[in-house]
Amino acid sequence: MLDRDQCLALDAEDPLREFRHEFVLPDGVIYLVGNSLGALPRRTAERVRRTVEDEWGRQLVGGWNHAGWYEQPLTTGDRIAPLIGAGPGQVVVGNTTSIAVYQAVAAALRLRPERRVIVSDLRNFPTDHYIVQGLAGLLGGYELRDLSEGSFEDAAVVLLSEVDYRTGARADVPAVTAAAHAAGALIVWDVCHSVGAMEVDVSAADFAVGCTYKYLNAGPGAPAFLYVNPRHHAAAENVLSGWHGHAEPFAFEADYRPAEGVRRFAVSTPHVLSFAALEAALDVWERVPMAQVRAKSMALGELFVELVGDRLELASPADPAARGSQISLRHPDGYPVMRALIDRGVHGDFRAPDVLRFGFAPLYIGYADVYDAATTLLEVLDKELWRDDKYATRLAVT
Ligand SMILES: Cc1ncc(COP(=O)(O)O)c(C=O)c1O
Ligand SMILES: Nc1c(O)cccc1C(=O)C[C@H](N)C(=O)O
Repeated sequence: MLDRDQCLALDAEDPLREFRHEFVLPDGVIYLVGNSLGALPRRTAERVRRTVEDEWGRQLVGGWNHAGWYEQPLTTGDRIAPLIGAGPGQVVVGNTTSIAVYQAVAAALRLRPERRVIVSDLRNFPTDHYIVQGLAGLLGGYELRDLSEGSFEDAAVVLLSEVDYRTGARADVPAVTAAAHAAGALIVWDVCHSVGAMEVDVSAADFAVGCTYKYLNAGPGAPAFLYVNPRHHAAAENVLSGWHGHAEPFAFEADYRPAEGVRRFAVSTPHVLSFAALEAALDVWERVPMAQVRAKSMALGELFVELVGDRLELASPADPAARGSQISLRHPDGYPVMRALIDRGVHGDFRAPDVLRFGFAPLYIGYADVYDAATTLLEVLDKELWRDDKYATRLAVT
């Protein structure tokens, strides 16, 4: 087992160590929630200021043309594409992941009109499943089948996450994609918990969706992305047929006519100020070797698991290759345990009913941070520091 000095030595030789300076984090905080809301990149404030003051302030409405706002859903999509194994002209940015799920699943259903089964995963982040329930209710006549039933037979579409938000378990994307296709289904991957944490490749999938505010560090409310495989560009329909997906939005025609390519999946006015923060984050990602991110992420996770030992039940897979970039542990009083930990500067989060989540974002988390986090957790448990009434009250957002 490594001691703290050995962890500091690993930090000193870490090939990603310089990236820590790209982020602003409060002193005394070990931030292990980058799997929910990534940390603030150091250059984001200046980038957002530029968009507000120089673009909006000076160019006013001209910003749509001259500052590139109108094209941003596609130009930013091209910057995200390499992070998910996609090519140029295959990713559109905007809206939220929930909305992108709606668009992708609805488009897939229209591409498989003869089929009436939607396979989803009840363990998936609930919004994905809620969206499918709403869509199936609207359309009528669809069977929702849970992944646990183990069958893709007759499925029109399969909607899954690459990394499970609660346990961090990682799906075998190539194998599951091939199985869905062998059954004649289309597949939509949600890569919210894998993009920016590892090399992602959705190029064999039909659609993929993801958010940019977790490992990609684009900030609260940052726009989501939607990948559409080029083999579907001509036939796939965007049921949210807003004007920005129209072939000629500024012709102001009476009827909807879809644009060519992935642009047809744009919906409406892009959130320009949020795009500015996303662009600043992508400026960092363009310099990041993702293989090193994955290697460090697995090493950090392993270190944490070793340090915590068998003190708590591991909810994540034991094999580091079968996990994303988080470690989940179970404790029946997980909520007050996490509150006590946060009070001591170690920020993780809690997922009902009993899961403590710790996300390891390798660009700004080091080995000594992991050592300190695990040591603090053991102290909170050993001294039962969580048994304090002030940790019992539930906050609105856990
Ligand atoms: C796997 C997954 N999908 C979807 C979402 C929801 O995204 P949004 O609220 O941005 O639509 C989240 C997180 O909030 C998530 O973890
Ligand atoms: N999107 C969030 C939000 O709007 C509020 C609070 C948390 C979030 C999150 O992203 C949580 C995250 N998807 C999770 O895995 O739990």
